[in-house]
Amino acid sequence: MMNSSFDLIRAHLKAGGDLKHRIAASDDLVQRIYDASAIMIRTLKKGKKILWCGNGGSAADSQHLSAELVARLNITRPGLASLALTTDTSLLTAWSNDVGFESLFSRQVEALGDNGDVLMALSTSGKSPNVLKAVKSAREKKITTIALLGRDGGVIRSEADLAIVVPSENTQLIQEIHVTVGHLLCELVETKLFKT
Ligand SMILES: O=C(CO)[C@@H](O)[C@H](O)[C@H](O)[C@H](O)COP(=O)(O)O
Ligand SMILES: [Zn+2]
Repeated sequence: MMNSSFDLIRAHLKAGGDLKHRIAASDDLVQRIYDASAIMIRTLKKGKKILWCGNGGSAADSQHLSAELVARLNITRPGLASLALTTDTSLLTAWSNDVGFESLFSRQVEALGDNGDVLMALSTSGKSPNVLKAVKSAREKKITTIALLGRDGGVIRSEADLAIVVPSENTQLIQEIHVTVGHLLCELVETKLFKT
């Protein structure tokens, strides 16, 4: 049976599959994913932590991926130090209400981040001002920044230490790949640190 909804379903699934194939075929992107995992492993081995931030769907992705590190993915093992800057509603509402949305994440980077930590910055457009400001604050505190981006990578691309830019213009597909990349990063970290 065929109708326009079925066409939409098939087109989205095919576009997601094609995008994954393109990324798998890109030596540059595969290398960047590997490099991001190596930075995270080095950071955690030193007793430092991973911070995550993003807006909307990327806020949810930040929480989801951070939780994989603190809890577990495939192996029962000690918790890893990771914190999503998207979860404290008292802080998020107070700061946005009293001061402004743009400094919401950077304030937390300043308060909670340490020299040697990593900030994972998620933005499909690469343009969200609060994510950009968090990346800039991180750099000032010598926190390494890994950005998961989309489209042309926006302004965040050149501000981050390592940018993984999903080659798509479709926000939902970019987010879906961010979760795929995030899962890969967590799996690489867990495997390298704990699999004997
Ligand atoms: O989940 C979605 C769209 O799929 C939205 O909530 C989306 O995340 C929001 O519009 C964000 O504000 C977009 O921010 P960004 O990815 O451009 O940084
Ligand atoms: Zn969404």
